[in-house]
Amino acid sequence: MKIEKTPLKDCFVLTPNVFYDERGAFCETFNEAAFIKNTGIKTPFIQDNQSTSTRGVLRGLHFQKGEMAQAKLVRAIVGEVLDVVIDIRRDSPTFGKQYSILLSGKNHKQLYVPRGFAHGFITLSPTSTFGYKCDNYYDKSSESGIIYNDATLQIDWHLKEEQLIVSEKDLQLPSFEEATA
Ligand SMILES: Cc1cn([C@H]2C[C@H](O)[C@@H](COP(=O)(O)OP(=O)(O)O[C@H]3O[C@@H](C)C(=O)[C@@H](O)[C@H]3O)O2)c(=O)[nH]c1=O
Repeated sequence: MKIEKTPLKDCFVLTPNVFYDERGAFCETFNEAAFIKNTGIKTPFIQDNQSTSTRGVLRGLHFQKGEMAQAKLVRAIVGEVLDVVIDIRRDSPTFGKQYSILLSGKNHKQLYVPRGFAHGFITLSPTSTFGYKCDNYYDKSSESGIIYNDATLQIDWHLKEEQLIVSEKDLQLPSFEEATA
């Protein structure tokens, strides 16, 4: 497993070794010892999630507030997504900075998203199956987020505005400025 830094503090890209043979392929999708060795971070994952989406579906940008903040290890199991994270930790040297990466069933890449980040993704392939581990439980009352088309962040979602499918809930999310005030 290759574990590389991103420009954002505490955020890493994981690329597993994939073993191909006549039956198909195998890879380890998480190895705690390797993760700790390369990052110095010990994250006890306690919830595992999966969502399916069609092309243009944009989920995010989401985070949970306060004690219910979540670190996430995210990947596309099937299809291709553009994954986007923003560091919203006011005391971080990379506060307000964003990072995007293509995650796909083919490249097997994963992104480690620390607590204190907003996270979202858009499906670029006809369908996607997205999986992610979390180090804290889902808590509806702690849910928060940032609007996907925030004027300050100017995120390039790779598709045209009219191709995007965004939930009613996500359309109500506040701006980056409001969310981080
Ligand atoms: C996230 C989540 C949702 N749900 C329920 C609530 C709701 O009825 C239904 C769909 O929820 P949402 O619309 O919030 O799902 P979704 O928009 O896919 O939310 C996810 O988006 C990405 C970007 C993230 O980073 C995740 O942490 C999570 O916030 O699933 C759970 O039961 N447990 C969970 O952990």
